[in-house]
Amino acid sequence: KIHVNEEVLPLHPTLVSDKYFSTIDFVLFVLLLVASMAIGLYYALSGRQQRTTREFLLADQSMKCLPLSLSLMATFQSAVAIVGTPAEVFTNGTQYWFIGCSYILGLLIPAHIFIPVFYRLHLTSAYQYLELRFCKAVRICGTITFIFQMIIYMGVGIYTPALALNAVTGFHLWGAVLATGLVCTIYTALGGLKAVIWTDVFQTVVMFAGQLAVIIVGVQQAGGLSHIWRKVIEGNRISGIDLNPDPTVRHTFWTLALGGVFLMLSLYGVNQTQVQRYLSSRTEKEAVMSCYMVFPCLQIALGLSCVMGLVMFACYSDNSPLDNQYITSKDQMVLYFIMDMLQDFSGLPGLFVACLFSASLSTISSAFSSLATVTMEDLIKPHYPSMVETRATLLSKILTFAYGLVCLVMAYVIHLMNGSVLQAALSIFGMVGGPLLGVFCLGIFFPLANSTGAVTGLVAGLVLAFWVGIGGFVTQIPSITTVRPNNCTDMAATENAIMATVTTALAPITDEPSKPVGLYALYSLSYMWYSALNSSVVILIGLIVSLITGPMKQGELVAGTVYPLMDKAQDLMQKLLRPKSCVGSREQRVKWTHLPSNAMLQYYIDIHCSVLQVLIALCISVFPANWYMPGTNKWSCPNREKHCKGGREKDLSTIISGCLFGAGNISVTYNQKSYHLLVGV
Ligand SMILES: CC(C)(CO)[C@@H](O)C(=O)NCCC(=O)O
Ligand code: NA
Repeated sequence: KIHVNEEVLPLHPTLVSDKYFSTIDFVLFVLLLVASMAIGLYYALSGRQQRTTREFLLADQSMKCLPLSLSLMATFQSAVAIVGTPAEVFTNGTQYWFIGCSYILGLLIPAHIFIPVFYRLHLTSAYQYLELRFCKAVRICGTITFIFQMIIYMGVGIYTPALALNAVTGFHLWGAVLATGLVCTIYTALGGLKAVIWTDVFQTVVMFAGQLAVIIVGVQQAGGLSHIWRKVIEGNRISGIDLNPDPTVRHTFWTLALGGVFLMLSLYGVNQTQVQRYLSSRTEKEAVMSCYMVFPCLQIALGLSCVMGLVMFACYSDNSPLDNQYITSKDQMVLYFIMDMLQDFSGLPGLFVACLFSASLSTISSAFSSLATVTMEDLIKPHYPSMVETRATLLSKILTFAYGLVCLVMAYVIHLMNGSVLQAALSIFGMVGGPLLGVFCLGIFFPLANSTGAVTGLVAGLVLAFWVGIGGFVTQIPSITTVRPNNCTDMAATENAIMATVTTALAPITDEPSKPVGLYALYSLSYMWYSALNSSVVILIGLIVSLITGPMKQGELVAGTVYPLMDKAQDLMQKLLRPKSCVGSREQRVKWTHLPSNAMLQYYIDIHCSVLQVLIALCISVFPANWYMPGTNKWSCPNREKHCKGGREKDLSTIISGCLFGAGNISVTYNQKSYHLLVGV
């Protein structure tokens, strides 16, 4: 049965609840809370009953790879992503999907650089590293920056699902906030990190199940896959790869796949919530494996959200509930879709709401746990070195409760500054997480960096972050408008409810025809570059100040705090340069030695680890062969259409592999046989 959209009545925030949100839906939501609570209680009472900080904050360092990986993914996959990603795809197409490319380097680098460094130093808090590498002041700065970031983020995390649910079904806003906040605080404070990780596992399953069920039923409701495909093609929602290098364009391949790497590093590399999970693993290897396994999990999560956006588009392309003012913000889109299209499937709205709150619970529980850890380890313990374990554990539990209350207060603060949540959350990651990433990279990769440099760099990075971030926010929204649904019949009854949830609606982001100049150019930088810009500025200023004030000497460094990047790079390049075999395109596998000793080819092989190599790899992969290899008569390409003309027609895999791994495809014809060579540099 297909719903005809013209017949859909405008949904009123306060009128819908009885009609659309059935008892079974409500029961499913309550079951989620009860099950999460039960897992928390189980870990509070089992084992050594959370009596040591090692057990409470680091799960006894006994965790295995699978629960860890699901928990790692769930931490930064909140209701923000569940409602924000489909809405983004609905309005702007699938370009955002390319953020999936950033997961490759964004997880490989943490797995092979950050995890080994942190794990071998036997840390509890990531910020201990900053004291070992620099000094106490840097550690305190880092801790405070992290606390600031997570407090804002958990406010967004807890408020988002409650607001969306309230706006669409009339479900009590503060009731939902209080219920999730309290349940989450209790199971985190009683069950410790083990409870947090195992509830994450359960909640991830609910999250995937909810999204999958909605997609399956949604596809059927929307009229089948082929109908959806036709609609999204007609509506131009399948975005091609946008290689526009302009850094002010919100979402392009570069902002997402490269800017996204820095975002991912700040989250999966140096953020305490994740570092704490790596450190709670039984072995270093298991931690590395869990990081690898996050990759498929994240891709599934991203894929499900994007597909949901496309299904939504097929249903509403001609009749957007946003344009009709049935809803007032993009973030209500998903729930409107659920309630409008799937209301006849009793239990499905409830399952999706459980999915939404699962996402949010798994995020804020991780935030509570990590905040309690850093407050204990970085701010309190250093002043009371002789504190007994039971006391420290009790204090950690109290801290968890306290942060639970802070979270509720933050929900109210976020309520006062209503905006588009996905961009808001990712901007906070970039603005606060970016400088933090910078200071860790400064320490790990640059032996010469000293403490003065680190503090100056961090402060400069934060100042720049807020300057650009707030500048961008203010200049992109010239007028704050208030949207009132004009087709409501009983305005008086619902006005307060509407005004409370709506208050302000962001002006839609339009494609500016004129290029911004001066400071405006800086303010209009895509928010996806915030992490990259801010971390680079911290590193740059940190290095300059270190050089001026006297760089660190080799002997002053604590062993294990620096990753010998240059040595490793040299090794890796040498390994890649030693060519093994190359792939013959016509059942022909040939060794390099069988190929003509051509000067050009020799040139590729002979040069060693230099910047030039990387540039060549980029050329090979991005530009057409006849640009950098004049006289292609000798080097004619068998598949001219695809590889040699126009450059941009090169397939995506070539470009990505070229840019990320410094490798490229060239096609060679020799003795009437053609060879595809994968050149690694
Ligand atoms: C952070 C990424 C990009 C990857 O983990 C994704 O999960 C996301 O878009 N998160 C938005 C923030 C949130 O869901 O809370
Ligand atoms: Na989550």
